[in-house]
Amino acid sequence: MRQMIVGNWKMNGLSAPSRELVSALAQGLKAIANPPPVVVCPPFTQLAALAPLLKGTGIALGAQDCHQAPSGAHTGDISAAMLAELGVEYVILGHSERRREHGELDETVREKAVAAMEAGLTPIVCIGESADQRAAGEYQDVVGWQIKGSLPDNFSGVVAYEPVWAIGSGVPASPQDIADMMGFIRAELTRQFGETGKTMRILYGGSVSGREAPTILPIAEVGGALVGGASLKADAFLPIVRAAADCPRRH
Ligand SMILES: O=C[C@H](O)COP(=O)(O)O
Repeated sequence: MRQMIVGNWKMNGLSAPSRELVSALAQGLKAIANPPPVVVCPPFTQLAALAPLLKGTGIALGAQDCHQAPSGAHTGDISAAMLAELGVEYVILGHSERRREHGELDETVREKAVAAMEAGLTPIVCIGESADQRAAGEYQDVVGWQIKGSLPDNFSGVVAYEPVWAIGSGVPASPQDIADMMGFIRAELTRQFGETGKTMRILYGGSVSGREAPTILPIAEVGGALVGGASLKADAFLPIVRAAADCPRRH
């Protein structure tokens, strides 16, 4: 399995800079021998414009959320089918910023994952403990419950472990903490999903930069990175993609 690099632009990206970023990424990717899978997740407003620019570049398009219903009276929301129609292939679900700012619960995230899969999208479901939960020693319980609650029985997608305390802090979790949590998550996935759980891709997210990526990506069970801040500039994102290209394949 190749390491996958996913850029989450969050609420950043007006039209002109978004187009420039995508074109710089496409150019940069051409210079990387044997590039890994790369996904960019711009805000909803840029998806339709960027989809044609990404065709043939090797960069897939992702979104940052979708509604759990296929259609209906949900003012301001976007369905998974609407995303698929634009050429979106991935959707981030249950990001800690949505759990915190929009009160998203595990049950809602699970319903969204079902809706995404039904529309043919690959869900990237985020889990991860807060600083308080880590300090209280509850981090494995929290992450274990998130896995049980957020992933449907027929889950087919990607899991992203993002310790909330590392997001946007400039300092990723230590390699030891990442290794411990990855081992724990793999064991939980295997318990819940059997054989499928053994190979389900797990991303690490939280202040990944080009400096730490060569250390983080080779850690056992890490299947790639979910990148926030460093995905907004080509010269910050491409070194992470290069580190993934250089990372030995796992089976
Ligand atoms: O979705 C991405 C994560 O929240 C990580 O963000 P960050 O790389 O800015 O810490």
